[in-house]
Amino acid sequence: MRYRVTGIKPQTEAERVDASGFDQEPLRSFLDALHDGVYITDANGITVTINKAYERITGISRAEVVGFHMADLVKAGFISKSASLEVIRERRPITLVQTIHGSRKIVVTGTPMFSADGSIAYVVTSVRDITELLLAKHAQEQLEQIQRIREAYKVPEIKSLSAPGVITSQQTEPCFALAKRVAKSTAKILIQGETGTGKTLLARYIHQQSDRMEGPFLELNCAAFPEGLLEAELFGYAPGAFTGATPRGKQGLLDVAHGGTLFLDEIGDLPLALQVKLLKVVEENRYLPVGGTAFRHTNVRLITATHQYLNDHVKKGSFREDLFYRISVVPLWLPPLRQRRDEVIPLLNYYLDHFNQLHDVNRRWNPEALELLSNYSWPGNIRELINLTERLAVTAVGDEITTTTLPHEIFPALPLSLEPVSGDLRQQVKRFEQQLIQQALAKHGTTRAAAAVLGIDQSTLVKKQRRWR
Ligand SMILES: Nc1ncnc2c1ncn2[C@@H]1O[C@H](COP(=O)(O)OP(=O)(O)OP(=O)(O)O)[C@@H](O)[C@H]1O
Repeated sequence: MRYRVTGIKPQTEAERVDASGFDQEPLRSFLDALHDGVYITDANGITVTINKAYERITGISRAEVVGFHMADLVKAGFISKSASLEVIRERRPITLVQTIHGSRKIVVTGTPMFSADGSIAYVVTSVRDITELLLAKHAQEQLEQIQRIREAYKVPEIKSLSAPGVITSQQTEPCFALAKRVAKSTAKILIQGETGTGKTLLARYIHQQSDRMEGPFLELNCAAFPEGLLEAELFGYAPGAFTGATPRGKQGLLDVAHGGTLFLDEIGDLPLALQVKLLKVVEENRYLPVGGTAFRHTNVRLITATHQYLNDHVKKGSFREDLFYRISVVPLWLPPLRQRRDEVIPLLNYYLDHFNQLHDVNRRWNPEALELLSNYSWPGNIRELINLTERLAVTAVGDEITTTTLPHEIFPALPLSLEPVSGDLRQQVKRFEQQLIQQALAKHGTTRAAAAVLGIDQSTLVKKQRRWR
């Protein structure tokens, strides 16, 4: 006998069969017909029987367990923990996830069967193998993640810098001029600037000015993904590199961007382990895909960007000094919008035209509103300006965007006073109503919220808005 039975005299399989009746027909056939595994012990935790599905799922045979105590089977390493013993201890159904043979995962639910006197007669445990299910789920999650990243790459092709929409000023012209001069070289460029200052736009401009303009321009935000996923996206992976990997492996962006430009945004967030791999790319134009054994060559122009002070990261040791110097051969700096005052009004006009077309409206800036906006600090830079312009274009009442339309959270000092109105009573009432609605919209953002505050139906408010156009 291979196991010592804990405090209970071991019984032979024949003895247990006689005592329980579980192995007599037709019960035996019923149990064997089940797809899920079944494991039955008596009240002491001694195995009474198992069915064929249990043998199939676990690879454990009847002869190895029937007549033996669960505690000894756990000790011998057949299973990681015993649901039956817990059921006996707790006198209630118990569900566990067990590991068998170190890798297969099974869900085990043990249920007590009580005798007429309330004592436990047997514990019946059902067993379901979830290994395949977990693998399928893992593979599905990986695929979904990769799909999401691919979607994120689908950035619209940029307008050329010669298009009237790209606004520059004395503060940014030198930066664009330098970018143009170095675009045709292979020198590595690091673009620095606050978020929303136009770093991505500048990187695209460099790509368009370079000999690679016919090749792809791909962008990856290093702050947006966990390390493992970032590595897989950047360097790709070899077939079967990890559970759930596609059988043919996957190309990394360093491959996909072949002949073009790879723009790595938020490079300061690149984990140290990946910095080492990137250094090899920068120095030797080669890299090892995840799980790969052979180096791959790459032909991409690397442009990096950050809104952080990388020098500080180098001092703290969170960014490699050698990589920093390699990627910042030509550093470019985009000043924040508050230091580019000359650009604010042209940007406001350009984007208002754009949203007028997009939303089929005909708004125009009132000079006072324009004045306030051009003196605003724009902490979110051009992106904030674009968002606010769109908001005002869609929420304004009437064609003119006035100071009363400007959001209170941005301009809290603005009095919510009403403008003086003139004309006959009907005209004055109409204009007064218009101003009240305009204020409510500016303050509450949506027609639904503004209508609720004014105590009118949303449809009534929208109808009034239409009449003013
Ligand atoms: N000079 C410009 N003229 C007109 N639009 C601009 C200009 N610069 C940037 N934009 C627009 O402003 C928005 C933000 O620019 P962009 O995405 O390039 O900023 P960013 O610095 O890369 O931001 P982040 O750091 O958040 O990635 C974009 O819609 C871009 O087209």
